[in-house]
Amino acid sequence: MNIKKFDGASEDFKRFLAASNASMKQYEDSVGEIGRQVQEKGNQAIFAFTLKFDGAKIDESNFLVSEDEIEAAYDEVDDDYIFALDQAIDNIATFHSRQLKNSWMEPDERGNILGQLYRPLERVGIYVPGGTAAYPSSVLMNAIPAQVAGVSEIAMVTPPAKDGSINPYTLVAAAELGIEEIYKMGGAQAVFALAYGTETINKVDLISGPGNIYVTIAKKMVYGDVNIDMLAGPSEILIVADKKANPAYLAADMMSQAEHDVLARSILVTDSETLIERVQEEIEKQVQELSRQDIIRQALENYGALVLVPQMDQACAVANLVAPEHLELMVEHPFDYLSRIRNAGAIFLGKDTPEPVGDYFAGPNHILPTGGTARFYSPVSVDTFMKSSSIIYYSPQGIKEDAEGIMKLAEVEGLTAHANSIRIRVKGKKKK
Ligand SMILES: NC(=O)c1ccc[n+]([C@@H]2O[C@H](COP(=O)([O-])OP(=O)(O)OC[C@H]3O[C@@H](n4cnc5c(N)ncnc54)[C@H](O)[C@@H]3O)[C@@H](O)[C@H]2O)c1
Ligand SMILES: N[C@H](CO)Cc1c[nH]c[nH+]1
Ligand SMILES: [Zn+2]
Repeated sequence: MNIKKFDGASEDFKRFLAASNASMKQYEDSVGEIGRQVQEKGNQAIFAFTLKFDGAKIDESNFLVSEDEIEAAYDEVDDDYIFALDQAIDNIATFHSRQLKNSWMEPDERGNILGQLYRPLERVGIYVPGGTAAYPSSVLMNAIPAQVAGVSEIAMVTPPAKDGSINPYTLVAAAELGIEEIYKMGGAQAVFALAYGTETINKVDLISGPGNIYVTIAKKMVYGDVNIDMLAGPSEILIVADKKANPAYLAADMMSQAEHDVLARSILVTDSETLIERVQEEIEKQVQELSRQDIIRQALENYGALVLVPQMDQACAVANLVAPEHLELMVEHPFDYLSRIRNAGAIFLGKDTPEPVGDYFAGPNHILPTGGTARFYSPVSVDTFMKSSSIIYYSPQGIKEDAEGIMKLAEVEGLTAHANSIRIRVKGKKKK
């Protein structure tokens, strides 16, 4: 397998990064056209795209998942799955419960009261991917923070299989969390349907959830008409490894993310040339046993990189430049590196913390920013599903004391009506 090699400080490496981010733009025209069709033709456009891209015949009669389908899904899954799922739900709920913000109000000595009122969003849409793999874990990562926030309506969307069914593990995950409104649609068309509504679907206030490049571009396009969590596109991993790291582990972890998508990005950064060689050998050995080896090979050849730096210090600079979705610190003293990391969606520390522990079980959210957007975006959290209003109460004493300052600022802006709204309240009243 031909994985590109770079010197971490080279212009070549920067060009490679820029090109792989830019290559995602080529999908914008086709996604824009899907958006226009869904807004114009509603359900009919969704059904047509579902037939075209998923090969499934969906119409009004089978669009919404029925109770019978949920019951049938329970018959198909094994008890061990439900046991593992419930453990994951517990861990994820515990972690996210710590994020809940409380409304607050505080009076000052003049009797003014300031505060913030936190409220859950009313209706949200959650995207659960399902194109080339099933993602019951993404049901949990979307729905649990929404439920902790107190969202009252959750509409879930996920692509159907060719026979019009939804993966039973995904359905059981949704049922375990009490999600009842599930539409059989995926891709960009599902995002536009949630954003603008159709004959059947009420539009939502926010769309959260990961997806492939079509889903991610569609989320970017609807942003502003509806809120989105952030851009959680094709998966990425960057591993910072020192010469003591185990090459078999590194190869396995790189491929764990490469298997998500032909557009997935796996990068190794190290100061050891020998380690790079051994990781390459391990990849060649392990890939042959993996069921999604075709996807892995394409992803590693087009978007994978093996990056050599002169010293481990520079490895952190490379990580900050890439701003990966997942960063693994496979080094002897991982906590020593933490203060030098500025840009990463989730950071996995030490040899016994491979990325998949975060995908399924540890508790933190696996819906994370990609494409370098970890420079300014954060993981999905309870905050994603909440908004706040500022609370301002002025007492008679407060308005009297602050009137002059407020009027001065209004006057320098030339906004005399603003100044007047203050003056009219304090006219003739003397400061105490
Ligand atoms: N960043 C994160 O937090 C995160 C988490 C989990 C998964 N992911 C990513 O989610 C993605 C899952 O991808 P997937 O494809 O398996 O499922 P998906 O549900 O994201 O996409 C499937 C849909 O893509 C649409 N599609 C496919 N080909 C198309 C085409 N040529 N034109 C227009 N639309 C088309 C179809 O409508 C299909 O239903 C992967 O990229 C994975 O890396 C990211
Ligand atoms: N690694 C993905 C985020 O990029 C999340 C996931 C779900 N299932 C397996 N992995
Ligand atoms: Zn994963």
